[in-house]
Amino acid sequence: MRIIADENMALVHHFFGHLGQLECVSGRHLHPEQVRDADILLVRSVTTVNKALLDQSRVRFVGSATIGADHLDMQWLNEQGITVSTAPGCNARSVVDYVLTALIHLANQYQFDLTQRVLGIVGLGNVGYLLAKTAQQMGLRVLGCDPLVTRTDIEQLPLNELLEQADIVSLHTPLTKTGTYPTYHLLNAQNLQNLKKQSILINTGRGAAIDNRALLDFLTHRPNYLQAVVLDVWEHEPLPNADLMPLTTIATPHIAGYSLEGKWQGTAFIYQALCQFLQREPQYRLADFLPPNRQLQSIQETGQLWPDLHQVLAQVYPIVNDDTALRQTLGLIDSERALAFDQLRKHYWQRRDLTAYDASHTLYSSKLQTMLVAMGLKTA
Ligand SMILES: NC(=O)C1=CN([C@@H]2O[C@H](COP(=O)(O)OP(=O)(O)OC[C@H]3O[C@@H](n4cnc5c(N)ncnc54)[C@H](O)[C@@H]3O)[C@@H](O)[C@H]2O)C=CC1
Ligand SMILES: O=C(O)C(=O)[C@H](O)COP(=O)(O)O
Repeated sequence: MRIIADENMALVHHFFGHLGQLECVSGRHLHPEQVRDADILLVRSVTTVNKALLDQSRVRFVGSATIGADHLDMQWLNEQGITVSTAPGCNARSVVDYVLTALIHLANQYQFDLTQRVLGIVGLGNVGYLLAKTAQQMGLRVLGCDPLVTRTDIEQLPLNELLEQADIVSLHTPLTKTGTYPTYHLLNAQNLQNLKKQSILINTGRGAAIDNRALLDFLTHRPNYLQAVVLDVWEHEPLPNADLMPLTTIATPHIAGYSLEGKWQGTAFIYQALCQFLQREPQYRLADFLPPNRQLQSIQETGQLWPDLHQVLAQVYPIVNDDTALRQTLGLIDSERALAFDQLRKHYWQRRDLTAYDASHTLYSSKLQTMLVAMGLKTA
């Protein structure tokens, strides 16, 4: 059995090596000839899997170690009887850590009390709902918008009302171009105007959920209207708009879900699905590979919650380093800049989920401890 896998899939040899002849390839540049003699295809979000790629191949199982599925032509794959598995929720915790770390970074930078801000979440699925529950536990008021689900413990509003009322708008929808509620350019030239003055806009869903050109125009013509813009995902990756990036406050190369746990869970998820498809007993579980939890270190507390929390989180995820690395690519010509975007992703550092940290032996003030527990940290 021949298995073709994206070379950037974490632990791919560990999990899949025993199941067949495994070949790792560049997912971004995968050609139909490379998959012609393959039985199994394992991808990440950068490979478009459709008729053009698989028409001549004998692939009968496609696994994508991602939450998002907009790169998979599900209708065509289903029509061909090809089994598809994605990894729902695999890196939800990582994305939530990213959003909260970004917000705490901004609360420290602009000296505001995050708990006094209203968080508006668009898309209340695995990521959005986990973010909502965590933020509520931290003391924020949360509004949600999701025409497809009802969450009784979250106040839900139509999109335009949410944009008008929320101090922070965070997008967590899949990218869809069809259906009753398509998300392509969900935020656009018309409704960007509805965002509240001095609000914060965050996108960790898919780049094209925001019309990037419209956002660029909006930020150019109303330079101080928003307090901050945080973009992890971009239209036309791997080549983000070079004029838009300097107008953002935090810019990262689609790595919100790139914690070690997030990536490894994605692989483990499709390994389980493939074993089931092949009617083979799985030989490995994620727990066989996960490194031990880490211990958080004490800090010199100032007594001010947000600077102190920011100091603690700097041990877990210094988000500003990811931002700096991406901005450094801005001087490059387009072809090199696109390569650099992918290189930053390929060689991403070993970030751990906040839940992999233990503070049971660390003396933090109870205010700080309460926030960290709400964010999933282990304590005694
Ligand atoms: N930046 C990153 O590294 C990552 C990005 N993602 C992206 O985040 C997206 C969301 O992830 P999950 O929450 O796990 O997906 P999910 O499928 O669990 O939830 C998505 C939610 O969005 C809702 N939705 C769909 N259309 C909508 C619309 N027009 N308006 C408002 N809500 C709408 C759905 O009803 C659903 O509840 C993924 O599809 C993926 O594209 C996911 C993981 C990592
Ligand atoms: O899970 C998703 O959906 C994501 O956006 C992934 O974190 C993206 O990672 P790659 O598949 O592009 O490596």
